[in-house]
Amino acid sequence: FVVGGTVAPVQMSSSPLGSLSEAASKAMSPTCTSPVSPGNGEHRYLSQIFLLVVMKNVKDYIQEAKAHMSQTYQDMEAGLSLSSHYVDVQVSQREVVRSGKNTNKCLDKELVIKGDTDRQKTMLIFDGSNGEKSRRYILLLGNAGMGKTTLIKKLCIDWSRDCIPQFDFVFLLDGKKLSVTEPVYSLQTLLLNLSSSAPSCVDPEAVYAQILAAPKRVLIIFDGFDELRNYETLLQAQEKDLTASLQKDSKAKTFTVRQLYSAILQRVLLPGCTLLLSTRPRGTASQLLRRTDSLLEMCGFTPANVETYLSQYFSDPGLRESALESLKSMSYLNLLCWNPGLCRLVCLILEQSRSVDVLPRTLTGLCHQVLSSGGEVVTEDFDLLSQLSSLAWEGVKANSSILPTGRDISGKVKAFGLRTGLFLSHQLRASPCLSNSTKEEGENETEAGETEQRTENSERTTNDLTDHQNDQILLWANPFLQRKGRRRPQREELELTQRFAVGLLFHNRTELQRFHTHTETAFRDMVANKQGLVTKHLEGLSYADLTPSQILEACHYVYEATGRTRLGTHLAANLPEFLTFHGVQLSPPDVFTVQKALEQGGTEGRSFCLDLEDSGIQICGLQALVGLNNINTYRSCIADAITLWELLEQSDEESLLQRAVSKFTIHPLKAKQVCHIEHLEKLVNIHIHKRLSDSESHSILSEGVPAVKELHKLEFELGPDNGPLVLPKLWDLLPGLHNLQHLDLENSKIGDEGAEKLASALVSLPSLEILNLSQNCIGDEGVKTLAATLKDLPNLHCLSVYSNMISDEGAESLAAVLPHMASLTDLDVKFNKLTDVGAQSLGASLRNCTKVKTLRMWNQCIPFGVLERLIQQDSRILLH
Ligand SMILES: Nc1ncnc2c1ncn2[C@@H]1O[C@H](COP(=O)(O)OP(=O)(O)OP(=O)(O)O)[C@@H](O)[C@H]1O
Repeated sequence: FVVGGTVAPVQMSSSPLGSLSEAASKAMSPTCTSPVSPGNGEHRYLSQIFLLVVMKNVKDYIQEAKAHMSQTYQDMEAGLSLSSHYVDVQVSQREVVRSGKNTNKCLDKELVIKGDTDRQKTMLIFDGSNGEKSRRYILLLGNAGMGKTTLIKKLCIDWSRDCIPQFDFVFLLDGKKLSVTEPVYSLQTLLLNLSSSAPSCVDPEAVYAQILAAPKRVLIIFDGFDELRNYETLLQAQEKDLTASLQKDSKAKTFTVRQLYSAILQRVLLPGCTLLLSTRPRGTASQLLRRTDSLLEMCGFTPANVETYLSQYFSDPGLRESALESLKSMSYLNLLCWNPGLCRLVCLILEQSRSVDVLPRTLTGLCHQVLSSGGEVVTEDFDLLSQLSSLAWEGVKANSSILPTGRDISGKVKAFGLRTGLFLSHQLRASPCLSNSTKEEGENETEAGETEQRTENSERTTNDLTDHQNDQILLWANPFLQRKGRRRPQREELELTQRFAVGLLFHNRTELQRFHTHTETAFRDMVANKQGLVTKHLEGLSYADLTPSQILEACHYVYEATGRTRLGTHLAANLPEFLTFHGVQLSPPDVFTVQKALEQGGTEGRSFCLDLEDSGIQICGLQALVGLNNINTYRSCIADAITLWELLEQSDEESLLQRAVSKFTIHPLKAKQVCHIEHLEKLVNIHIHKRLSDSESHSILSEGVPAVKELHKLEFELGPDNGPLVLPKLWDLLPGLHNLQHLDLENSKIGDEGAEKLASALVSLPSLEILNLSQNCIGDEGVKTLAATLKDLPNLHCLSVYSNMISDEGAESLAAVLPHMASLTDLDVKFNKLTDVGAQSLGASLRNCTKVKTLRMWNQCIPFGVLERLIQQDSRILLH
């Protein structure tokens, strides 16, 4: 570093380090200080050199870490490299329902399902800002195979190529390390020795000091968070003493991996770092939600993504063409490709199938073909598969994910399991610092320092295997077969298993028989018997009592049992006429199976009313269902309906547009999110202007939008925090809802200003019958303006201004207007601020209102004696 007495600059890395001088000074703590104690000038000079050495060590480490990462994560999986096969996928922002107390333990119940139109707004994983509000706790959601791990690998590769410059360090922490229970770790050793992405480090002190000095420039990733054993306990607060000692000295090697993980997740350690957790959405993780400030979800492949994937997968142009052709002719397979993991399987099949006729039509068929074509289809493989199935079933029954070590499992079975990726192998590699590590009681799974090998498609032979047998543990690779302590298998897994079970039972029997050792007759009888049981079960279901997700499952079962017309006919005949999928996320393949069931219903003369709100259905799926002849009405996210109309208009599909507009319904409407009002505003504008945005007025819309005309009830349920954000929009759109009969604005913080705006909108709502303005901070001014318009509402029979701030002045104005409200039957002014004066005015006015049936008034300011007298005079006055 010293050239001719001057300090030569150290080559800067492409990404600027954070506060390096601070890091260096920490690294120069007494333990690290040079033993020489030279004079002042010399000391400064040496310090500078030392600083540069430290800087260089840190930078070298970062470069090594990047090189290591780009090496480790270059493949998505064996044979498919990120650089050549990765498809840029979208993630969408999700939101959490935060209405009142959230007691839901279940993640998916707290998550809002966005419409397709809103999902299309592009999201960046890291927002790039370093401000306080930047996203620091990110949860990445996605079901199995949706590409979470792949995206994380891509992020790592991007980082290694300096494309994510906001982070100097990226660490991947792995659930398997939790099995090390010895308290021998510090945050430093955890990050620098145990993280799966860490290379060996020459100067750990300096690197760690740098991490501590600029935690904002550190990204920590937990992939497959829900796979962590007992992950819920990781989120529970730790004991105070422990927290204090972790904060006091994070370098002390006295902590367990669990304690450190927990401290990182709870922001006790490295509170400024960015955390990225990937998980499947159906876990019980409300505690996670409370901490996260960004919820992202994998969107899966769009049709364009699928084409890109295929183009990359099939490098030969001829093969590519025919694969794309075949896929286009197989609707269900094509839709399954929405899931990248399944898209990969579909490509495997397309690669091997010579004709469209042999392509599978169901999920069971797809998986069956993938399994049986994991090489040449040889009878021996079926034998091995059959042995594996028995082992798996034993494991499920014994609640164990490890293959029994005592049992004599043949080398061939093991090799087959590894080759097909059904097994994971854990090699026990003794590592010096961990050689004494103990295992959790009853745990016999993994050990620190072990290397997990997913040897799918590997060249491993039976002989290799025997060589390693003694230091290997074999586990089931599939999460469903992995032991999860006392946790029950998640719904997604159960549903899939049941779907496969039905699919297999009705699968081509001769193909299945190859898995069995039974004689043909015995096998035929067994299958017939089980088919009978399933048929009986499905036919015995009372569809009216099923939840939307159960109905969807039934559609899948029937689709998997393809060709069984009896089941299909029964389902179509029994589906409820008002078919709701409200709150159930509908993937493209889900929509397809529902479409099939509805079409079948159509052939039997049945028609349906569909509720697709809060289902996240994609626009093309919406089009497919709305396009059916036997749909009477449909509900969906308003913005998605509009997007569909716009698409249909652009593609000149007049008759479909006509149907899509006329069958759309929004009554009754509960606005719970800001976007609901934004969407409604858009719809009302179309209604008023009789045209879709940016287009000429359209004959189909010459009478406006039927859904708006038929909206009779609107409940504004955004609460006092979000409500005021969109009240101005509401005031603007209300006059467009001419036929509104019931308007509920309870607890929306309307105030006097809002009441004035509402008053001018009310003039346009002559049909209004019920108006609920309870709990809205409306005072005398507000009620006075309202009163002036109330008499112009000829049909209003029920008015509630319960729990506002109306005092005597306001009560007087109400009293004055009361006799002019021709239809009013019920008025509620309870919990306001009127005194005996206001109460008496209202009571007096009531005598002139023969139609009124109840006047509810009570509050602490009205003397009870006065109220009692009023009640004696008029029994229509009630206290509650
Ligand atoms: N963006 C992508 N581009 C190309 N292929 C992808 C992409 N995402 C996923 N895949 C393919 O899908 C497979 C499954 O994806 P991945 O393992 O990332 O899913 P996951 O969401 O992590 O699933 P799990 O919850 O089961 O861990 C990958 O091995 C890869 O072949």
